[in-house]
Amino acid sequence: MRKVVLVTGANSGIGLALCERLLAHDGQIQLCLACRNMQRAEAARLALLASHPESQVALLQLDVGSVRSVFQAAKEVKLRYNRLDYIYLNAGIMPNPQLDIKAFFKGLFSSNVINMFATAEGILTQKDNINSDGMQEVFATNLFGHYLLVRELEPLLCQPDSISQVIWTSSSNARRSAFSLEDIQHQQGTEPYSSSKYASDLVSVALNRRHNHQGLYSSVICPGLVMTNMTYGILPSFFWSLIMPIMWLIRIFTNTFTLTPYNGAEALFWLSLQKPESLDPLAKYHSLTSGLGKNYTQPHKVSEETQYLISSSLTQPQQKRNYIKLTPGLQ
Ligand SMILES: NC(=O)C1=CN([C@@H]2O[C@H](COP(=O)(O)OP(=O)(O)OC[C@H]3O[C@@H](n4cnc5c(N)ncnc54)[C@H](OP(=O)(O)O)[C@@H]3O)[C@@H](O)[C@H]2O)C=CC1
Ligand SMILES: CC(C)CCC[C@@H](C)[C@H]1CC[C@H]2C3=CC[C@H]4[C@H](C)C(=O)CC[C@]4(C)[C@H]3CC[C@]12C
Repeated sequence: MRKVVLVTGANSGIGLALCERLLAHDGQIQLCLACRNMQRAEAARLALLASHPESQVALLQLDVGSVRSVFQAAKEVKLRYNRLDYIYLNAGIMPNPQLDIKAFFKGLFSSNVINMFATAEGILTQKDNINSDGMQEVFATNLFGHYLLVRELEPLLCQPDSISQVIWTSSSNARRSAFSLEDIQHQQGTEPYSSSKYASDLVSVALNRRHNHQGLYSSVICPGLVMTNMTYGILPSFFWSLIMPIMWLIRIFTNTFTLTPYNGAEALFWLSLQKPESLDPLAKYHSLTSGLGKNYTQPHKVSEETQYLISSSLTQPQQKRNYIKLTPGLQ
């Protein structure tokens, strides 16, 4: 049977590289590129068909940052397919990133330098926007739209006698300290990206608790530092090209500088080959690239503090209400 795979944010960067890798491995899959811009989506489809002319690549209009668009797209998916084997929740944004140069140089000469390069802890903030649904844009795009999509597609993902995988592109920038259950949209802070990725890690665990018995398994990955439109928004592309030799050097020490979208997609691709029952629901799977350019995937257990938060809070009714109290239109 042809597996059905849906990828959000599939028209560029890590999402597009993942599609390329999935088709190279199995040309029989039914691939659905879920993108907000249909011109960019069509360009991606043509590029994929150029290297895999026999493959089945469909397009789906989806703006994950819009509640209406998510409902419409989910309706369309339910009309087109009667099963969904993999759903990659990969679309993501980091608007108006600000690099704290002073903190960066301070970190460079501290014992925390490797961690700083791997996670950007303490050196990166963003300025968020309000979207047309009246929600914080980063939360709505990186987390909430994807969560709604999974909820809407439950009938396809939880088919009797079949297994499905939900795979989130999270980040090692996800940090407990950036996230608050009292402010899940991160209206108050300056690290909405970190907060949204941490929230996706939590939601993934919650999805496993709720749906494993129905054959739905959720995992999170970190692609490492990858040169894409997102990172070109932090520093211009010519600057990244200029410092590329330094980046290769740093890769010897961290392995998290995967740098190319192909390498960054490693953990996403690797997960598609695993038996989901054998995966650790409390792990984040990292794409890593060694100094010699070898790709591999490594699980990192979530922190004890996170495990505590999951077991003490996520299942309590008060927190459940917080998820519903998002926006007046959704109550
Ligand atoms: N690059 C990196 O170093 C890292 C990236 N990540 C994560 O990887 C994922 C992919 O990002 P990456 O490939 O780097 O960057 P890109 O900017 O290349 O890709 C992001 C993709 O998401 C899409 N997207 C953004 N907003 C929406 C929306 N509202 N609805 C639908 N699609 C949308 C973009 O579409 P469009 O072309 O229309 O903008 C694009 O296809 C993100 O979740 C990011 O957080 C995680 C860790 C590190
Ligand atoms: C000499 C150079 C290496 C200087 C570059 C400094 C910074 C611009 C970058 C250093 C660490 C980078 C990041 C780390 C983690 C990424 C994370 C996993 C993610 O999800 C998005 C991108 C990162 C935050 C990335 C961004 C650039 C750095 C801060």
